[in-house]
Amino acid sequence: MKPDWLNDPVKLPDQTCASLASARQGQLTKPAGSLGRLEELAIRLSALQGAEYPSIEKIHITVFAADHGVAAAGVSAFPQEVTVQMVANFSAGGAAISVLAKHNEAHLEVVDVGTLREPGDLPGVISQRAGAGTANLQVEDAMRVEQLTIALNAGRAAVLRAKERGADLFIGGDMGIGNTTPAAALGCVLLNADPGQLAGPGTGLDSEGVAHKAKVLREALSRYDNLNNQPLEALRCLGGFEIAALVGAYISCAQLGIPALVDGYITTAAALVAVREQPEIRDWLLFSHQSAEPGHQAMLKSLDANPLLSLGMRLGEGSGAAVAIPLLKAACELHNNMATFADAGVTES
Ligand SMILES: Cc1cc2ncn([C@H]3O[C@H](COP(=O)(O)O)[C@@H](O)[C@H]3O)c2cc1C
Ligand SMILES: O=C(O)c1cccnc1
Repeated sequence: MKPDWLNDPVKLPDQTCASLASARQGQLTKPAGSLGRLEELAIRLSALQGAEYPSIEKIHITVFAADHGVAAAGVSAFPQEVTVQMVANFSAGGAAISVLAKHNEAHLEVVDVGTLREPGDLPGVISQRAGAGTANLQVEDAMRVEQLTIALNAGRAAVLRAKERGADLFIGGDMGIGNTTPAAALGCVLLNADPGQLAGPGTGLDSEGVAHKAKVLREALSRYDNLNNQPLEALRCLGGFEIAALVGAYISCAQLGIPALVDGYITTAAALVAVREQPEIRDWLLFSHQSAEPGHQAMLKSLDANPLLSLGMRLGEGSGAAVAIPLLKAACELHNNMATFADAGVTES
């Protein structure tokens, strides 16, 4: 049932590089610890990249797009056709992530993992489709085993392309109207949480809409027992194709040795599934921002994640992660280019 590569070993962060980087931080011309989390970031990137001098130069962003049967249950403020329209917008360069990728000189690709799109090529869109949208998880399993496999493989393929391009950072994004509902469903199962805790407004539901979404989630969850310790089965029953692709991507990043910068609510749900499936991958995940979606906090807490930013963003697409790129770059630049006390002839404490 599982693709073979899922059981490949996860790469271990390089502790020698981490020690060298930590020692260097202690010698730079600043009071120890004064660059705060930027110091930790540089040391972590050193360990993950296996380099005393880490770099964030080649960034690979993949947005995974898919449709969701549960959109028929009225769980989004937007109509389902927006997914396909946004795929065209990514392609045309007009989406938030298109602008941020260009601004950060990152490579952006879009993978259609199963939208309702008519066949036909769009420039820059890769098709690796598991179907024309998932089934409606309110009333049946979201996907079949074969579809889960295709979607996980789509995530792996993206990371293999990133590796081939020599990427030093991977960012996964999501696009799929209705996808805060499967993300919440996975959170509820894996955190043993009530839908009332994890259902939120998504694209802009009012309080009545959020209550309806929680009801849809309760109905879905009532069909299953014991999914809590079966993360991939939970993903099959309650997930989405783009979420499954993100799970495959995060696990692959850890196996192939590329740090992954996680975005918001939907990507964190995927990270949660991935970490429950293979706990050792946690080291490879950096968390960029705290989404305005209220349930995000509970998922972050369970992953022991303390994201870098909190800007009230709630877009997805990888946009929050892209906004955090300059912080990672700053951490590396400072680490690599500041003078040491000895170099600059500055007296140490
Ligand atoms: C124009 C537009 C662009 C987006 N880009 C990302 N999302 C985000 O919003 C959707 C999830 O929210 P919900 O579950 O409420 O539908 C996903 O497509 C997600 O990627 C967008 C949503 C819209 C409307
Ligand atoms: O934080 C996110 O990823 C998010 C929140 C709401 C809607 N779409 C995405």
